[in-house]
Amino acid sequence: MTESDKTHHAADRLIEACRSKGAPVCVGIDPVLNKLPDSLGGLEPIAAIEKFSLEVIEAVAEHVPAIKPQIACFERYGSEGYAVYERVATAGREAGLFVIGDAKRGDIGTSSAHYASGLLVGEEDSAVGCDALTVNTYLGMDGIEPFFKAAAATGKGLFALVRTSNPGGDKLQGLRLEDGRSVAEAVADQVADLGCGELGSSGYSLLGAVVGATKPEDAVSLRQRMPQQIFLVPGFGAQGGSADDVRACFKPDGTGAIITASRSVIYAYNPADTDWPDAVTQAAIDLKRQIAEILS
Ligand SMILES: O=C(O)c1cc(=O)[nH]c(=O)n1[C@@H]1O[C@H](COP(=O)(O)O)[C@@H](O)[C@H]1O
Repeated sequence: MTESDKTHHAADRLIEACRSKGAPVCVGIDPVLNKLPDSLGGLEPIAAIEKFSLEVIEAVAEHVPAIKPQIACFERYGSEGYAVYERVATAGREAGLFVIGDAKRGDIGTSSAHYASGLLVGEEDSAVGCDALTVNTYLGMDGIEPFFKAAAATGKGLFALVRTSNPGGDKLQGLRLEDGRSVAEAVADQVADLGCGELGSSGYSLLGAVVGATKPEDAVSLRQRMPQQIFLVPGFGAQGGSADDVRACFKPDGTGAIITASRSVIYAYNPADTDWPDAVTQAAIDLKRQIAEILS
């Protein structure tokens, strides 16, 4: 992590990156062995996962502002997998990308502090290589505060789960409270409260919110409740979310959200193709075009 990263607010860095690349989009790095191109077939599984992830970064770096490595896809291979996750995240930052570590951690406060040290800050500031981390709010805000303090001290960002893209989230996050709010709206209010102390010059907080592209009916109310949160919007493409569905996640000036897609971009090739990175590049450009169109 450079000195300038520490002093430069994460939300401002993300907004600048989106502006300079021409659209607020993110490519999720979710490498899965049986979906990799045939040309990587001769390698050991974890070596294939690393090569694939690094080639995806190379294929998209010129076109998109951000990537989101999904830690589960690496951690399932144990310590070697974790080391690959670190190298992939670092390669993303070295390619000039804003790297969102997708780890969805959250625990009682004391344990969250350990997660924050390891995944967000890095022991001895060795840095795990990410600019922001996804965190799980559903243990309550005291589970998020240690991440928030660590992020504020190191110029990093967070995206807190508010309204997730999966169907099962409806039965919990959609429940109505006595005061008429949904559970997701109550969580949104708490995220907005916690985040309001750490704003960048863009007016956005280092604490952003995850709002699924598959829940367009909730986006209007959540956008109003969290005016200072950048929304990280998964569920686009493979899970059915469309460009129209994510429109309400943005503010009228076109800021306030970043749309992320994994499978629809990184597996956009025919496995037999040796020039598969070209198809990944093309899919990233297409994602960018779709989002730029709704914002124009
Ligand atoms: O935090 C996330 O990124 C996330 C939150 C959520 O509500 N839904 C969701 O799909 N995700 C992640 O976003 C990625 C979606 O992948 P695709 O469906 O292939 O685009 C996966 O890595 C998920 O773990």
